[in-house]
Amino acid sequence: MTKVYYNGDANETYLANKKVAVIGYGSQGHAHSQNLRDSGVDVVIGLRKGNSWDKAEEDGFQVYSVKEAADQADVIMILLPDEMQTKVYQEEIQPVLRAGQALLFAHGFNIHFNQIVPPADVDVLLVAPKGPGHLVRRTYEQGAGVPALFAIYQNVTGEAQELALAYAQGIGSLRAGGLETTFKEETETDLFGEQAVLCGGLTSLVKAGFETLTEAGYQPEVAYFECLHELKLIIDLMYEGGLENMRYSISDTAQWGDFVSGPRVVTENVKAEMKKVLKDIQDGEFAKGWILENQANRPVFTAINNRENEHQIEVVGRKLRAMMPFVQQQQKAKKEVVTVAKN
Ligand SMILES: NC(=O)C1=CN([C@@H]2O[C@H](COP(=O)(O)OP(=O)(O)OC[C@H]3O[C@@H](n4cnc5c(N)ncnc54)[C@H](OP(=O)(O)O)[C@@H]3O)[C@@H](O)[C@H]2O)C=CC1
Ligand SMILES: CC[C@](O)(C(C)=O)C(=O)O
Ligand SMILES: [Mg+2]
Ligand SMILES: [Mg+2]
Repeated sequence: MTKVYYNGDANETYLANKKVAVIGYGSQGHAHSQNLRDSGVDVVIGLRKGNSWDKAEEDGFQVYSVKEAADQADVIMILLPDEMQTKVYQEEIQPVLRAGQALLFAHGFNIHFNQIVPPADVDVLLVAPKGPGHLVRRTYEQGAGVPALFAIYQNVTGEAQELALAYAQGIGSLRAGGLETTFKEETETDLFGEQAVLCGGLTSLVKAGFETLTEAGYQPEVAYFECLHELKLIIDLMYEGGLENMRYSISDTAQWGDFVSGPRVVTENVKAEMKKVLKDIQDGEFAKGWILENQANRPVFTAINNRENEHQIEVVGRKLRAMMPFVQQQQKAKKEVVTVAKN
C-alpha cells in the first residue's frame, strides 16, 4: 500500500526561517498564502497591479512585483494560471533565480510538457492539493484539509522532500493525507480527472439529464433541482462514506435504478472515449491544443464559455439560487474570460 503522509511525518520547523513567495493570489494563491500564514510561515505575495494585488493587500499581505517577491524568497510557489506561467517565469522569475532556491508548482503541466525548463541548481517540486483553492482555505479554517500530492523533480539541496512535506503541512493538506507521486503522474491524472469526471464528465452528465427532462416537457425548475442542486447532497454522502454510504441513505428504489440504469448511461463506449481522452493527454495532444488556443487569444474557449453561461440550466439556476439565501455563492465570478495572448 502506498505510504500516506500525515502531520507527524513533516518537520514542523522546516519553514520557520524561510520566506515563501506565493506568486498569484487567485483560487489556490489566496488559500496557500493564508493557510501558510496561519501556520506561522513568513509569506509574501508576487503579482501584477490589479484586483488580486488589492485583495492581497486588504488581506494584510506584503505584495510585490513577481520579480521582487521571487528575489527575496527561499521558496517560490507559482500559482498563476498554467497558461500564464511560462511567460511570467521567463520574464520575471528566471532572471532572479539563485542556486539553492526552491521552485514549487501546484500542477505539473508546464514542467511536464517542457514549457518551463528550470536551471539545474534549484530544487523543483510540486505540492498539488486535490481540490479547489476555495475549499483548501475553507477546510483549513474548519480544522480539516484537502489532501495533496507531492513530487520532486530536482533535489539539489537534498531537502526537497522535507520542504514538500512542510509546505503540505502548512497549507493543511497533511491533516487529510499527502501522497508522493511524479510530475508525470500528477499532470496526467489531474488533467484526466478534470476532463473526464470532475468537470467535463460531470457538467455533460448534468446537462444531458436536464435536457432530457425539459425536452420531454418537464418543468426546468424541477429538472434543475433533480439534476444539479441535489447532486451536492448526493456527493456529500459519497465524500463522507463512499458509494456505500450514499446508497445507504437513498431509497432501495433509487439504489436498484442506480444498479440497472447507471451502466446504460455510462456505457463501455463512454469508457472507450475516456481512454481516448487519456491518450490525448499522455501524447501531449491536449497540451498542444491548449497552448495554441491561448496563443490565438482563446477564440474557442471564449465562444464555448459564453454559450455555456446562457444554457437554460444556468438561467433557471440563477433564479432559484437567488431564492435560497443559504446557498451562498462562496466564490464570486472568479475568472473573467481573458482574451489576450498568454504566452
Ligand atoms: N484552481 C484550483 O483549485 C487548482 C489549481 N491548481 C493549479 O494552481 C495553479 C493556479 O491556478 P488557479 O489558482 O486556478 O489560478 P487563478 O486563475 O485562480 O489565479 C490566477 C492569479 O494569478 C494572477 N496573475 C495572472 N496573470 C498574472 C501575471 N501576468 N502576473 C502576475 N500575476 C498574474 C492573477 O492576478 P490578477 O487578478 O491580476 O489577474 C491571480 O491572482 C495552476 O497551476 C493550477 O493548475 C491546482 C489544483 C487546483
Ligand atoms: C478539478 C479541477 C482542478 O484540477 C482542481 C480544482 O483540482 C483544477 O485544475 O482546477
Ligand atoms: Mg486537480
Ligand atoms: Mg487541474
